[in-house]
Amino acid sequence: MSKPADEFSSRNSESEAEESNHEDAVSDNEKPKHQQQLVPIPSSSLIVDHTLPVPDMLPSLVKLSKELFKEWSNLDESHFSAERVSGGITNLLLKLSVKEENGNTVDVTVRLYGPNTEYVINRERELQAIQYLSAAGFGAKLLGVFGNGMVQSFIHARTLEPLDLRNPKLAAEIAKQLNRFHQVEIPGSKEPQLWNDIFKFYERASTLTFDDHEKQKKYATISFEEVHTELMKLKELTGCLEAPVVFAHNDLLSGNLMLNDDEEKMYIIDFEYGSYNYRGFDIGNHFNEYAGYDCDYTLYPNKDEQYHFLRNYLQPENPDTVSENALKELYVETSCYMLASHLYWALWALIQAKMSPIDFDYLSYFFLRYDEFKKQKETCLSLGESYLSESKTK
Ligand SMILES: Nc1ncnc2c1ncn2[C@@H]1O[C@H](COP(=O)(O)OP(=O)(O)OP(=O)(O)O)[C@@H](O)[C@H]1O
Repeated sequence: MSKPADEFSSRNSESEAEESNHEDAVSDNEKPKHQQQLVPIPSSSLIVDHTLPVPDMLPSLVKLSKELFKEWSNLDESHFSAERVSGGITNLLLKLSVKEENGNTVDVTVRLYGPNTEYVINRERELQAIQYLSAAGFGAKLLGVFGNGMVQSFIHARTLEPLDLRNPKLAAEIAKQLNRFHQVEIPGSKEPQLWNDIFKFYERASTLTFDDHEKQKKYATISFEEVHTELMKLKELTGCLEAPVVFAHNDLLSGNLMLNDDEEKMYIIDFEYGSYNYRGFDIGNHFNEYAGYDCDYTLYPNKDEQYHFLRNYLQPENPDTVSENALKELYVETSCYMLASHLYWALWALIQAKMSPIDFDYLSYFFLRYDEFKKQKETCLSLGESYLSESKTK
């Protein structure tokens, strides 16, 4: 994979930096897709050592900021301060505050990629998408890229909690935003990535060994033959649904939604897993996230809650006019792809169990997701099968 710094040309003028504020990006969204302008992103090959305590990172952060943003190049270190932003488990996210000469303080985030995350995240894909999504007004504005991370605008908003997802007003707004998100066009291949990604995960996840005896024992109880059979069966059934393919977020959990209550503005953030994919996958995956951090799947939205979301997704302006057929079609798609979401994150967790330095019980997470898949599969697969046979007879 080429380094992020190789991907972009340099940009270092003050006027260009001004162009990159969030308001401009939002208004750009009103323009037809082909007229959306991408602003060149400044880049640096600097690497910031993520193992240092935050105060010891400051000198490199200052050097980086001065290299990326010419307007800060004359400020001394006393103008900069950094703190850790809580929440991220994949990357180290910092808030960098810069007191400019005019007395204004500008906040940005500095994201340092977690070690070994390249096994599950395609950074090239992410960087390409982020520019287009950011130009379409989604997420934080991308301000600069460097050897092992990126600088983005700081969003002043609260991060949603799992229980917020089922609040009808917020659910309608998320659905509406997701509809808009799915309309963004990212250049390049439009091939859905779900099965490529899942089988890539499967190849890696099924050939691991753990030094820790207890982990190895637990891992050895997994039948990868069984997992493979399940994957093939689900791939075949979902293939028959001919679900629309869109640019999907693929990880729409509450932590990736921020809300500015005063402005009533919702932000979808963190496009690390974004790719062209089946719309039903993105929605089914989002519904799985109602279960929250404890994976309490009794919290999965009931049919009424799902229909409320789906109506608002299909017709954000006139949710009550959505036809029963369109609703049923998306409901079936979502229910089947929700199963794929369990398999995707189950296999992802096995790779994390081996590769991630983060102290989290990823092996148990595999079982949580795989067990829930097994619990739901009969109901969802027969829903898909009967829908397909009904459609054939019509
Ligand atoms: N641009 C931003 N401005 C302000 N806060 C942010 C911004 N980006 C992320 N955050 C906060 O940091 C949290 C983690 O961010 P993000 O999901 O992007 O990191 P991550 O390392 O990919 O985390 P995870 O692996 O948990 O998804 C978010 O839930 C949000 O609270």
